[in-house]
Amino acid sequence: MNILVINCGSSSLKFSVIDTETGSDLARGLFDKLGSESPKFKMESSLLDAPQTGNLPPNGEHGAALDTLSQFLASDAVQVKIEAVGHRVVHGGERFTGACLMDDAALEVVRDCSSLAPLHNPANLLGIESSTQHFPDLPQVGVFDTAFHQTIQPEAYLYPIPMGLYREHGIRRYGFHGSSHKYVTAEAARILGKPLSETSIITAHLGNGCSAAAIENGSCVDTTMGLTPLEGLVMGTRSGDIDPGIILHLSRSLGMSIEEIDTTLNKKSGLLGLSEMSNDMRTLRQAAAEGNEAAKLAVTIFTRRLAKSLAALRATLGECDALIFTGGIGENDSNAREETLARLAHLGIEIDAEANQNAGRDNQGIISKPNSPVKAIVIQTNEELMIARETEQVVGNL
Ligand SMILES: Nc1ncnc2c1ncn2[C@@H]1O[C@H](COP(=O)(O)OP(=O)(O)O)[C@@H](O)[C@H]1O
Ligand SMILES: CC(=O)OP(=O)(O)O
Ligand SMILES: [Mg+2]
Repeated sequence: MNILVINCGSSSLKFSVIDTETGSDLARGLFDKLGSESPKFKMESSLLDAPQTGNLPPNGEHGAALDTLSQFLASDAVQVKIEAVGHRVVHGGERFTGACLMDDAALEVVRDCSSLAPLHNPANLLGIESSTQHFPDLPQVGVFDTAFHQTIQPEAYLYPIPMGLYREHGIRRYGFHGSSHKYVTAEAARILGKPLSETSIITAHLGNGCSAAAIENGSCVDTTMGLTPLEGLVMGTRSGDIDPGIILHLSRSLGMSIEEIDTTLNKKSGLLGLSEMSNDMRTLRQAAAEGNEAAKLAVTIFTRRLAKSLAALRATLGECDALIFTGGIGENDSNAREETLARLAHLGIEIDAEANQNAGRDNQGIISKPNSPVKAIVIQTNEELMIARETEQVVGNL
């Protein structure tokens, strides 16, 4: 089946056209800087020699991006019939344990969850609404970041705060990046040569947003993100774990508004806040190599906190077969992997320094020594393929 996968971010739209039979990408692209003076796009397909690039009209948003995308899909560049659209939806609350058709009731739930994922859900909704207008005859399916984490038990998802806040307001830990954690878990089982139901691992998804998860016998038992994608690891612009007292202090003593605190913790913190330079790991590595102390410290805090969280997740598992690195940083930054693993020898992971450096070539492979009791593996994530497969399943059951 040919599925169009759409991942709408607050100012971007990523898409792929995937043939689920072969798992291959027939086309893919990115619309960037949506809503700005000069939104840009780049679209490629297996039938084109070079990518198509260009600008949308000034202030063009997701609707304008979908105009351009639907023309592209109807052109000679893509000669397949799209049969369904799969959307990444970040927050699905407790309602969704799997993918589903985005009917009015499902859209209502996603709208209700918007305040819990303010960087993501409103954009996801825009994408679904525009896509429904552009492709009214195609099934629109939502695949939730939270769904894979719905196997997490109360002992892991409850916060130690008054129970009424969970009962009456659903305040609990949900977890995100589920499509990525799920995809690399299945790949890890394949690489380890074990049935999924006997595979226990820790997965570290390190992209712009970062989260790690503990997987026991193929099911997620714990993760670092919480009610919102702000909890847990240090990220590009998000703080991850901080003393909640800081929020009270910022409000009471520094007089910051809730909006200012939100922007500070979601958009001005993490690697960007610490380095006062960039949220991009590549830029920080370059600066650190040139002797920039703030960049060095930002990266050290990133890997030190990462190792601490991975060790904590290990405590939630009985057996552990492997630690998986994925996402832009996990796949490409061999130094981040080495610095993190240097702190985790006590978990039984012995890094193979050469294999770790070489994994950069194709971003895949085992990077621990052959006799290492617990393996470390780099796996390229493919959230789009996971979304396409789940969309196909939903459409097959209609
Ligand atoms: N070769 C590299 N070395 C270090 N970091 C890298 C490299 N390539 C990409 N990254 C980092 O990966 C992060 C983006 O991850 P990615 O998974 O692409 O993001 P997103 O969450 O937006 O999908 C950025 O911090 C980027 O600097
Ligand atoms: C949930 C989340 O953090 O997603 P992203 O990494 O795409 O920002
Ligand atoms: Mg990502």
